[in-house]
Amino acid sequence: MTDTTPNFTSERSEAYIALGANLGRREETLREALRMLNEHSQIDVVRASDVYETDPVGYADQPAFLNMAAALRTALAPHQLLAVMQDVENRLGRVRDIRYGPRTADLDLLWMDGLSIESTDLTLPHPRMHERFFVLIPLDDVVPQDEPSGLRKLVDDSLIELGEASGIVRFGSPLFL
Ligand SMILES: Nc1ncnc2c1ncn2[C@@H]1O[C@H](COP(=O)(O)OP(=O)(O)OP(=O)(O)O)[C@@H](O)[C@H]1O
Ligand SMILES: Nc1nc2c(c(=O)[nH]1)N=C(CO)CN2
Repeated sequence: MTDTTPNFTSERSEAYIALGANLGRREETLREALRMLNEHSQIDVVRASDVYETDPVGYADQPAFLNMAAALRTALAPHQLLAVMQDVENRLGRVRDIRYGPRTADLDLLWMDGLSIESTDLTLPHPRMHERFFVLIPLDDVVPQDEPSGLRKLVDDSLIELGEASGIVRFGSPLFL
């Protein structure tokens, strides 16, 4: 498959993803998702955040989530990476029904080398990442101070903008690496 994104180069990229689970064996699901991604010949999971337990946002009548973030190195183009992530969600039993509702596994692509993409099935940077503690706090664990494409500044500025964190507690150590 060739990627038609105009600003994408085929060198290895650093991609940042968010993972969430609020049904079934939540920790096991997150660990399995990272394992499946890392098993792909063109994806390396290079850093994983702590795991956080978070109150549901958007649709309140559902169990608490476990959320985490990870940094990947990949030679895949953005749409290819998204397709792999959706395949992982499906293999872990994700059924798409209620928007913002319960899910076995939810993988969002947040950021890829600062690329800006707006297509029908992929928006980068992820349009809601800057307003979500359940994304920003795990992401803060895995974005280096010298991250070159602007993500460090986005995380820092968004966390300052949002103020005191609520609805999120540290649940455990990284599940991977
Ligand atoms: N950056 C992105 N990461 C993941 N999916 C994306 C992204 N941009 C657009 N999408 C599209 O969003 C669609 C819906 O995704 P999903 O069901 O995971 O949304 P959601 O988790 O309910 O809400 P949210 O996107 O706010 O987290 C997917 O089919 C995918 O094509
Ligand atoms: N706490 C929390 N709330 C959510 C989450 C999530 O991962 N964590 N995902 C959602 C759909 O993207 C909607 N609400």
